[in-house]
Amino acid sequence: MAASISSPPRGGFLLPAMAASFCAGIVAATHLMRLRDRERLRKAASRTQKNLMRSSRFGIDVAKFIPYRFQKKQKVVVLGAGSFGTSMAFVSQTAGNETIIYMRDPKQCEAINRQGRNPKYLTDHSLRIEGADNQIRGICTLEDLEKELTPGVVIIHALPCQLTPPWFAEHKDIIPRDALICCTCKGLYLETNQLMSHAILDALDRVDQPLAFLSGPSFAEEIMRGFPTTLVVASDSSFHAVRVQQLMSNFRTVRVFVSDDPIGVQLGGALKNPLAVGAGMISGLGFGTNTLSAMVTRASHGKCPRSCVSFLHSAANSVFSLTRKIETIQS
Ligand SMILES: NC(=O)C1=CN([C@@H]2O[C@H](COP(=O)(O)OP(=O)(O)OC[C@H]3O[C@@H](n4cnc5c(N)ncnc54)[C@H](O)[C@@H]3O)[C@@H](O)[C@H]2O)C=CC1
Ligand SMILES: O=C(CO)COP(=O)(O)O
Repeated sequence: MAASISSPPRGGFLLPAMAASFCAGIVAATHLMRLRDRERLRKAASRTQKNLMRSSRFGIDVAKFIPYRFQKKQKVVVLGAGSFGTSMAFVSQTAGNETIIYMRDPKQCEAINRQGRNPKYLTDHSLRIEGADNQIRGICTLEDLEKELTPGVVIIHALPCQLTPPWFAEHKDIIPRDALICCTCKGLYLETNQLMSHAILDALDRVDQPLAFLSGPSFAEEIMRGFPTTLVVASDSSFHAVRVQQLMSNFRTVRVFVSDDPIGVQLGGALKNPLAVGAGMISGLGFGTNTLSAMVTRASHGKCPRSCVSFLHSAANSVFSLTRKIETIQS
């Protein structure tokens, strides 16, 4: 018995060798996938540029695009230092861009610049990027914002949805006409029942401002925690969509995919939220996969509004009856 314990198991070196080669295989495969993705992005970008060049033959002016063509380290200005603005600035900086984040509160700005931490949102997460030449820079005055909004800049807009058109109307004079505005809010502007894409153009009183829409599925907190995340960016112009894709894919945790359907992305990003709220309530009430699947299945049968409303209604009723029960027990 003792001999059988002390003697190495049969094929003792085989298992570690297999495990080592398995791990090496995974590392090599991951590395190859990264290379392949970089190559795909490069090809997509160069295809887009070629198409733009071709389009110039038909009298479309492409010269204005040339200065910003896919250089690394572009300037990205993030508007809003809430949860999502903070996470977008972090992603942009990890992707190697010069990243500036605009907020109104001077104390918040000072903390970001001095301590590399947002004191109000996602406070547990450091915004310092290891090994980066520069770090995220906070600014808090409109004068500084105007200085940073240089021609060709990319603006990642992360202000609340219903404030967005009024904000652009008020500040349109400092937004360069060729700035690419990449908007993270989706859905309708309730004042006019317009999609953001239309409401922003009306607010700026321009028809040709470059626009893109960035959507998840993504939560700011999970981006900061380094969970693998995919985003989608949609624009009427594939050039601008690919530009955001290149800027915001950090090849570590965040990968951005391109879509040519800005309306679909804006609507999809907003319409999924009743389901998301319903899913949260289902989980909060302690129900399981059956209940969640029931809601998702009914929604996929074209019953989205009705099933969402009735689910939310019954979930809310459950919450209220639960609250009543707790109150009764407590009294
Ligand atoms: N939190 C998330 O995981 C995600 C959020 N989004 C979108 O991002 C946008 C922002 O959402 P959150 O960051 O979660 O909201 P939030 O409430 O955390 O942040 C909004 C920020 O905007 C600031 N703000 C408001 N008015 C301002 C003004 N006039 N000038 C400067 N700053 C101003 C507020 O002070 C706040 O810091 C929303 O449109 C949301 O739909 C999109 C995807 C995910
Ligand atoms: O709506 C969201 C939170 O406000 C998140 O939406 P996306 O994940 O589609 O961007």
